[in-house]
Amino acid sequence: MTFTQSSIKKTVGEKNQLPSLVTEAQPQVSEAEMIEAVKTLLIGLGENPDREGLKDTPKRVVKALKFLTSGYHQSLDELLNGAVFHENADEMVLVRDIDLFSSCEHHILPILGRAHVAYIPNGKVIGLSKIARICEMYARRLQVQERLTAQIADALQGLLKPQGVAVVVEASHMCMVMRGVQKPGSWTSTSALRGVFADDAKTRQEFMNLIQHRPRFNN
Ligand SMILES: Nc1nc2c(ncn2[C@@H]2O[C@H](COP(=O)(O)OP(=O)(O)OP(=O)(O)O)[C@@H](O)[C@H]2O)c(=O)[nH]1
Ligand SMILES: [Zn+2]
Repeated sequence: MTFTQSSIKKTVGEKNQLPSLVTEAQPQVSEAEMIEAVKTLLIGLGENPDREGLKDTPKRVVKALKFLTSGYHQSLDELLNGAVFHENADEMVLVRDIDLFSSCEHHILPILGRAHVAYIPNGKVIGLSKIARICEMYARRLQVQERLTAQIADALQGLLKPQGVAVVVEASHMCMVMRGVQKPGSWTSTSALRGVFADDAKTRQEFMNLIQHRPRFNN
């Protein structure tokens, strides 16, 4: 299978030169047409979309899908809200166990997992919650786990120009659990290492040790 990006374009107005991908077709389809398409799907599945329980389902499905892909309409500038601060810190900052809910682009089924994100500052730090928000922005798109992982790393690298960034995503793909090969226990780990995390084995190892360490608290 090849992954083609020929039908995608950059979101107008996205700053930071980080591409946000949307389909060409998106603005040309009305909500009514989307609702009608879900109705067609239900009929194709042998259902009666006019029965009481399903009457509002197409509308709900469109609303849910729009929420689950709302990351297409966010920009880094907007979500950062200026929360990048000058600071002389130069030790590793790690935010781990960030819950992720994404959707696989092959089946539009959930990818459930978590991200661990670390960086070593180089004169600038970012509001901690913004790291989780960046993860969410890229998760709320149709994704493959590898690209999601790389986008998080590249966003931080672009914003902070740190000494390095490391991102690990661990996730279970419902398309491998509920259908297809049906392997409920399986999960996939992907990493994206930039700067010193890619170049220096000791720094990388410190990060790997920290994400494996069980914290003494659990909130
Ligand atoms: N690399 C990668 N593959 C993914 C991801 N999400 C889903 N896939 C895989 O994409 C592939 C699509 O393969 P196809 O053979 O075209 O689709 P399929 O017939 O539904 O495949 P099966 O899942 O094996 O039944 C599958 O192997 C999925 O497991 C992801 O995030 N990264
Ligand atoms: Zn899938």
